[in-house]
Amino acid sequence: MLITIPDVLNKAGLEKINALLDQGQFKDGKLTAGWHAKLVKNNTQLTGRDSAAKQATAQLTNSLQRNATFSRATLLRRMRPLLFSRYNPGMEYGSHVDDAIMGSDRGFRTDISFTVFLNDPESYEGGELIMDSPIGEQKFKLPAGSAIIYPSTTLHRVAPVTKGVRQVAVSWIQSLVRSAEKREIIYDIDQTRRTLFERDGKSREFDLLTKTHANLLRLWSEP
Ligand SMILES: O=C(O)CCC(=O)C(=O)O
Ligand SMILES: [Fe+2]
Repeated sequence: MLITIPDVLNKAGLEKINALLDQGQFKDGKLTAGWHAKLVKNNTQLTGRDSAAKQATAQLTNSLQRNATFSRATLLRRMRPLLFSRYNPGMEYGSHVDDAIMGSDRGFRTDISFTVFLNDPESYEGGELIMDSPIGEQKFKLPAGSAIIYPSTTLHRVAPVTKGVRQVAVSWIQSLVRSAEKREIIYDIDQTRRTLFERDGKSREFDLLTKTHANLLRLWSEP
């Protein structure tokens, strides 16, 4: 399931994060890529070691975790530290799949990848996040403050930036539910029971769907 989430950050939140990033020391993005992704990764990044990045990470992580759509769609168990990337003209990230396992102890399974767009799409050319799919490529260039979450199983790339600067935050999630298909079923039931609740209050139908939602989570979630 691929979902876009508007307004993860409001204008004030965006301004604060971008001001913090302006103080950061962006380094070559190849430092955090796997051996095959390194071959096609050409961007700059701020990692958690940078103090500006630490503050930006705390703020954006908080905004993501408070976002209802983000939490319902990801069924977040844990998240890798955010990486802030800046693509200057000529930079791109060619086709790759994200590493399945991350962390120095190799204890983190990536189920979901996401990008939070941090600057105005009108301010740069190119830089679309492009997903490979059986029906062709899907391109995303979202407004500043919006996020896209997608299964980490997907081949994807970032088109070359030809003008201006593309600034984003990216990270990975280990979900309570490993399978994207199962997460989608749980998400759909959750959305449906909430719509029912808004329409009719706590009806018998709402109760049964809530029971099914809870029981599927019990069946499919992993520690
Ligand atoms: O910049 C993006 O939107 C995605 C970056 C990416 O694919 C990655 O860091 O693995
Ligand atoms: Fe990626």
